[in-house]
Amino acid sequence: MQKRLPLLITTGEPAGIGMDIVLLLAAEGKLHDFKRPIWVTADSTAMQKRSDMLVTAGVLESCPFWQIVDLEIEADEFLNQMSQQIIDDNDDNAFILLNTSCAEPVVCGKINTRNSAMVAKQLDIAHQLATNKTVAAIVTGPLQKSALIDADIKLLDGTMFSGHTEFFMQQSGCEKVVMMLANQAMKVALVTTHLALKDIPAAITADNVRQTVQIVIDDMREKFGLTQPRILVCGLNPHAGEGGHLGVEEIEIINPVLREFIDVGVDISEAMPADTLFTPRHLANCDAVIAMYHDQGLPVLKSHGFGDTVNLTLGLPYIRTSVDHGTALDLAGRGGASATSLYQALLMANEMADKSLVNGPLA
Ligand SMILES: NC(=O)c1ccc[n+]([C@@H]2O[C@H](COP(=O)([O-])OP(=O)(O)OC[C@H]3O[C@@H](n4cnc5c(N)ncnc54)[C@H](O)[C@@H]3O)[C@@H](O)[C@H]2O)c1
Ligand SMILES: N[C@H](C(=O)O)[C@H](O)COP(=O)(O)O
Repeated sequence: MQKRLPLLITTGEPAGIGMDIVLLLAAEGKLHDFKRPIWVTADSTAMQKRSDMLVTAGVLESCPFWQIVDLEIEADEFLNQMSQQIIDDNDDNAFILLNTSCAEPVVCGKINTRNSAMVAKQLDIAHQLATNKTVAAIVTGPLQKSALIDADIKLLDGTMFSGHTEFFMQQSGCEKVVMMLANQAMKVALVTTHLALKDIPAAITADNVRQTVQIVIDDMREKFGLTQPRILVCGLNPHAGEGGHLGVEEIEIINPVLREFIDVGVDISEAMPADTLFTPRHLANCDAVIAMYHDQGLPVLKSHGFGDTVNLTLGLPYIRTSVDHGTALDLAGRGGASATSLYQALLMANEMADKSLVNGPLA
């Protein structure tokens, strides 16, 4: 018997499918495939209502079971109790719901910005529990970025809320983290994340490219056990700049940085044309692709496995994985939402947490 820290799932936007996919896995008994306690942040009333709706819709045969903990009232007692508890592999099949109350009743598919503070609170709780090692990893469900922005919820530095990646980066005091999405076909990391297309060229700086490459190398070693990862890098411009005729970022910024790594023996390419980089011949011989921006890399990756892909944040001081999809407001409470990406995200978080067992008994 061993102490195994919980995996924490944040359900995110309550009007979306975050709660549905947790309930689907719970009903199938899959939340306990990981032999760890599963903690879930959600509004308990909304969770009960969603479960009832899915039963009525014939999606679930019966309501799964969960135990509610109200963190505002019971936090100290609960956390103290949990830290003492030895979790048996045969622990019962329920999950623990950390109640994060919504300001107003949740309506499936209808964003209510008065409930956005509750979404942000889930992330705060997750960050705190991961930082003080009360949970082994954070697995995030989808949130609606526009809802938090419309509710005037900002990142720590006062800028617009742009995603989990940026939120956890700033809360952890990291200067830079890297968004990577991974499935059976490929792993794609991004130099820039949630930026308007017009702002991307200015963000392709030598420092940004260098930090991205270094974080990818470090985390491919630490998190995926690849001691000499093979990395291919996309250029920014069509045909990687066509020798400078279609843009000079490759010549002036990207390639000089990549050559620094090549010169010290890292298995990394210079900037390659993105259109032909993502072909089977190249992908067969690489462990990760670095793309310059969101829609350069992610559409290719998602076309090879939307629903089975995991989004993870490299460079954080704790493990954070996520689903590959958004809030799917059209499916909330009705059925049709797939929980496969959440399952894959839990699996990856669990494997990473298991690997960190070598660093100490509490993982
Ligand atoms: N991890 C996250 O928090 C995350 C990830 C991506 C997008 N988003 C946010 O989600 C919101 C909506 O984004 P969008 O409409 O571009 O993408 P979306 O993923 O919500 O929906 C795109 C399409 O895929 C379908 N779909 C999504 N998830 C599904 C699932 N699990 N099973 C079956 N079908 C599914 C939807 O019904 C829709 O037709 C945006 O605010 C976006 O920023 C959040
Ligand atoms: N780019 C992400 C994706 O396509 O899955 C998504 O926007 C979520 O990003 P965060 O994990 O930063 O919220």
